[in-house]
Amino acid sequence: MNLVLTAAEMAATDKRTESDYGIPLPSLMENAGAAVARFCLLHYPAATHVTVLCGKGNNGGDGLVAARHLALAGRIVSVLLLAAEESLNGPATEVLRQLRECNSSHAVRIAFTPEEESLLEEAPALEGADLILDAIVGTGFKAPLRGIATILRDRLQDMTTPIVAVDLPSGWDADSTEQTFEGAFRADAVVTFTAPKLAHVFGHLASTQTSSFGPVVVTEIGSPEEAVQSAANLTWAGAAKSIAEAPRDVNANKGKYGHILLVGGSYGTFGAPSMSSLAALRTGAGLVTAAVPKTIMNQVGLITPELMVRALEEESGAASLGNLEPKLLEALMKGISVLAIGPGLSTQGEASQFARDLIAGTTVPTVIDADALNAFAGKTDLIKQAAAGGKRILVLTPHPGEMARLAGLTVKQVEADRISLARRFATEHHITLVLKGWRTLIAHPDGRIAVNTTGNPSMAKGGSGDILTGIVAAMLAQYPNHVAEAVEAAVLLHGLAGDFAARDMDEHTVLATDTVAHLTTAFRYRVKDKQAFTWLAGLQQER
Ligand SMILES: NC(=O)C1=CN([C@@H]2O[C@H](COP(=O)(O)OP(=O)(O)OC[C@H]3O[C@@H](n4cnc5c(N)ncnc54)[C@H](O)[C@@H]3O)[C@@H](O)[C@H]2O)[C@@H](O)CC1
Ligand SMILES: [K+]
Repeated sequence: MNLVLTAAEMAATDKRTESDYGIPLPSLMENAGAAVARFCLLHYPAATHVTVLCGKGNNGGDGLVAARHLALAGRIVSVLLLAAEESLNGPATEVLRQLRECNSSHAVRIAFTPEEESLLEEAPALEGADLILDAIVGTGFKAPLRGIATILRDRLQDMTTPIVAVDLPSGWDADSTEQTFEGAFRADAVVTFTAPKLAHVFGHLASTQTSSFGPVVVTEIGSPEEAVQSAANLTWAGAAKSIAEAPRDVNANKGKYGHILLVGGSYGTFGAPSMSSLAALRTGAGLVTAAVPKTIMNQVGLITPELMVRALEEESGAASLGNLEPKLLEALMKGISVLAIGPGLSTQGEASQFARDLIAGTTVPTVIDADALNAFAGKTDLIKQAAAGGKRILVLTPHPGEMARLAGLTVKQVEADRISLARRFATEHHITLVLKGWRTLIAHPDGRIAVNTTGNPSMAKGGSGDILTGIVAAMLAQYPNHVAEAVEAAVLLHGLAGDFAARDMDEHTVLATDTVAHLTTAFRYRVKDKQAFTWLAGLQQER
């Protein structure tokens, strides 16, 4: 299960873990601190001097446990407690005692720095650190950041020492769906526990290292899966990738992996259907046919010889209603298992009517994108009709502008509450909605909703959406009985491929087709790595 929790739900989960399963808080704290230390040893093996910044709550307690494990592993550890000793809460006091015990045989220095003066005296602990742990405040944070923590935050802002945040970068509101957190600590990686909070999936790390790929890892600390509950039932798209990790049948033939008909293109717009088709082929579809207006057929065919092309009758440079004449329609749809429609289709001439009627006149699973979405602007009752109460699989992939047109809203209204809007639209129309943007949402017809955590600004370019359409269609073609996982995996893979492209190239230079070229790496990347850390962001930062 991949639930995303609020801070209150996390606290309830911890309580349930204690009351229903007999696992007490100190044991969770021990596991949390140990997990943070393991992460540091694994990913920062050369960091000999580690400075741990602790608050007086349980987040600070996690930091003190991590400090003990790091010291036991031979690191030279400095602990700065941003509070007077007597103000520490119960669990933190107990783990401080344990830390002191190990201090006799290992290199641990503990300093109390409740005010600016004492903090300044500890400047060497900050300046000499190879790695800093931020355990000042976690889910107990109430904005804005106050007191001595703000001085420390400003100091660290100007330094380049890597920072690992314990649970949350101090100053992040766990329940926020905002992208950035004004006034929070910088962090290069986050280690959180049991389940990500909303801030982990929607927030963006502020790092002095390369910005986009700072990982958030989720570690198990002993709460049974049944103890983790959430009213909103929001998940993150990571688990879905497992379907794409399974090997293909040894005795498979191309028929097993579907035949996609990609309908789109218009005079002057041959790139969009070409890119969708290429992405569909690269994602593993058995066969792909692009059906495009006659005049651009030869250009589309050039994208790759594996692609089959079919001419559509046209009017004003775009597909015409003539294509729906029964014999032509029958020939067009023969053997097709997935329809993908929209990229480059245009809204010229009869194109919109053609898209609506083609979707209404067929029954195969269909991906609706771009101008085929625009064809339903203000006419979403026709989408609902086509979905036939969910008997027909329809996947819509709008960006916020297309979503706004579809739903008769402004882009601002769409952005205001994406989760509720996506969920409502999907359930009301019995369709799967992929609402693109920063942290693309995948809303399923049964009310479940997932957030994708891969992707980066290099993908904010023409062609990205066309490629996603091809990937979604190909996953549907290969996994027709696992629609929800197929769509979530498609979105995740698309973002991952973009993340790898940006890592190998540069956010400026990546083209949409470079994302296709990085699909291999995306397929091979294991979301659950060998060290039992589950990565939420696509990539670990390369150092
Ligand atoms: N509840 C549980 O069972 C577990 C909790 N764990 C840890 O406990 C944390 C939550 O612990 P708590 O509820 O004690 O809360 P925190 O430790 O997150 O926060 C409380 C501390 O932060 C300070 N603080 C709050 N708002 C502040 C602000 N605006 N500016 C400066 N300082 C501020 C408070 O004075 C207090 O010292 C989690 O983030 C996690 O790290 C883990 O130990 C695992 C188990
Ligand atoms: K923290």
